[in-house]
Amino acid sequence: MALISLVAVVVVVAIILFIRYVNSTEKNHLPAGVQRLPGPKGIPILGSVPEVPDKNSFLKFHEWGQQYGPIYQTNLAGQNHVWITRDSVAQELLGKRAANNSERPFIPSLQADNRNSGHYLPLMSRNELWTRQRKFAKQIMDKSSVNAYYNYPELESVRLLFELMTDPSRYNHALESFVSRVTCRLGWGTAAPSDELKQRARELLIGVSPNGALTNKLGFLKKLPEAIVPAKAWEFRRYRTESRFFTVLQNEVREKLKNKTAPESWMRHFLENKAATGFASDLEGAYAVGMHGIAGALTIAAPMQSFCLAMCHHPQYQSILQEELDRVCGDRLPKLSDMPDMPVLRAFIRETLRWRPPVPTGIPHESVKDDIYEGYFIPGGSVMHPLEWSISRDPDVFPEPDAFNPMRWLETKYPTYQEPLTKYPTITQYSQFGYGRRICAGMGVAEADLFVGIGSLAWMFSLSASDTEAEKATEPPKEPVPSSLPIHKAVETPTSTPSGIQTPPSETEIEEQLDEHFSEKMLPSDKSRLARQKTVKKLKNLESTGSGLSRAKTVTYKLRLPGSSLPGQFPAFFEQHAGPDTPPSSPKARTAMAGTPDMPAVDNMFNSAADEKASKPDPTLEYSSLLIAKPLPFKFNMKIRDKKKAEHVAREWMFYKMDGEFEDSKCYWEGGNAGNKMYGWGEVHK
Ligand code: HEM
Repeated sequence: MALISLVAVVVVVAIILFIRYVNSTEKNHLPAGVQRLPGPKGIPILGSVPEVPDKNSFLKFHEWGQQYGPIYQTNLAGQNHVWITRDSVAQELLGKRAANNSERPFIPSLQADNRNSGHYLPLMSRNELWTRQRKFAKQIMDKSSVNAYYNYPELESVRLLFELMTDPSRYNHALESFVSRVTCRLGWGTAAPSDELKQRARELLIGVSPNGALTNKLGFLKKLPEAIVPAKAWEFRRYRTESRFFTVLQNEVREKLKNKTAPESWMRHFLENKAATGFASDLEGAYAVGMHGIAGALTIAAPMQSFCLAMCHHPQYQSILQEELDRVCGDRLPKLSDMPDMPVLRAFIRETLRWRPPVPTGIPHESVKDDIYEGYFIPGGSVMHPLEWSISRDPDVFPEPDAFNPMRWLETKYPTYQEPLTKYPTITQYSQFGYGRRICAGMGVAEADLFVGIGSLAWMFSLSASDTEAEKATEPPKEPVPSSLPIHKAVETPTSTPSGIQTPPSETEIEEQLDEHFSEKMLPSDKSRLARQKTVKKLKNLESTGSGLSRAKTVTYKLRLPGSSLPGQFPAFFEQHAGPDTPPSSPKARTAMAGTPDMPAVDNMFNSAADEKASKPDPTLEYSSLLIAKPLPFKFNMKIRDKKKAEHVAREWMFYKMDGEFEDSKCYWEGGNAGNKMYGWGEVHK
């Protein structure tokens, strides 16, 4: 029986692919006087599918670009794909000829047709739904921008730094949470849905990526019953959970509005202006906001992670950035209003986006009618890809394109230099955010998050590649350690006191504790364990003895370290380790990665490890392989630059925490997240 079903499936697939192949060759009949776009020939029916790797497919498309030129085509299982590898060509076709090239291709895996379901603005056809949701997007973005994003990035940057100080091994979680929390606050006025939003975003990414859900590769599977196509059942549950999640969040804001406690948010804007949006239902509003939440949570963390990677592999620039941060910000964290004064930080951000584009294959458009470009024929219905990886590697615009070099935005000798430096470099209107009518609606949010997020990281820490010694130094202590640590702060007595009040230590004792934790020197590996034990002992003593500060004027807040972090790991402030090694692997990979005069410095750093790692691939290209490319977790050191900065962050964190600003992440499903349930299935990474 199973064999008969299998044979039937194979026959159906072959027929469908054959029909598509015949159609595609018919479509490619050329009008007189024009030629076919160059490109790989491929094989009958499947076209070039077998040649495209699952991992880092953008490298293959880039390679073809170098072979076939700035615009070429591929046949992928009967569908014509046009790849654009130069900005000028993308500007012409996706910008000037936007009327013909602003549709989106059909994504087979999704529960409802992405083009007209009204769920996902970035994936819709240019229909009435798109027009009204795009208008709504502009309203909420303009409003948040005018209000400096309600200072949410600055607020959450304190939590970001605090989490990095207390548990650096979870840097990926901290970076992603920073972005997701800001987005959640913007979306619904609360950071509580942050973990859940990240999970919903990951799932949607699987759903829409060509190499994610199987039904995207083999679209015909959608026509078969769920019982024999698990990917279809998966999508059904993904969609059901997502729509419930967005509706629950909408209802929460509605309730808060009734009680007059709703902070500013995109959802509040929707509920207060529902009639003016012209949306068909509350669900459309829930999705219009939810989609922006997902778009924010998905994308911005990737360049923050790439920034860390760049600092490990091109460390020579870090001091320039830190000089600017110290000069402009001093002992406080960077804020949005510093933007005009910080061209170097902006240059680092722009260079990070160029060096490692977050959406390397671009988000595809679809053409409507046949077109001719420079004598080449582009059949209507082609999927048009602005290949960001290649566009940002055009050697005429970016000399030595593979090198991470922020100076290309700051020195007049480079073609990319632009004045005034109070405005340029900027990431807005940059090719990484797409083209024409479909250009990214959230560039402002991305700019704000990256400015404050990356600025805060570099203000607080020096990042460097890990080495074997540093790795040894972070072995966790074997004995069990308590899961909470008292940190003390003298403040006015609040009307209601937080739980866990203890007798506070004196200011001198606080200084001593911080001295010990925030020492600028990295702890030598052989002493680190001893130091941790001493620290824990000392903190325990402080907890039990108290201090001479007046109780009437002070309250001690018991600080719970986030996640699994432990006081015994406090010295791990100075370095962090997770996942595969950072150092470039083979000499070839290192040369390819660098191609720059700065390389010798990096090369020397890694020489000792070169031989044993010769067989590993280039670690700066260790990416997750879905539509949005983000570096896989890697090991590197984070060293606190100055204890005053750390003290400042710890105090700020305390104030905000006491004010109830830093809500914990919330689970929205009865009985937790994991499991095969109707809603809230799938594990949420906290
Ligand atoms: C580094 C961060 C980001 C990058 C690299 C990025 C990139 C992109 C790209 C390449 C597109 C497609 C443009 C095109 O089709 O030509 C896009 C569309 C879009 N982005 Fe972003 N994005 C980022 C952040 C955000 C954020 C934070 C939001 C919302 C808060 C957002 C909302 C959108 C929306 C709604 C669209 C669809 C526009 C349309 O199809 O009409 N993006 N983005």
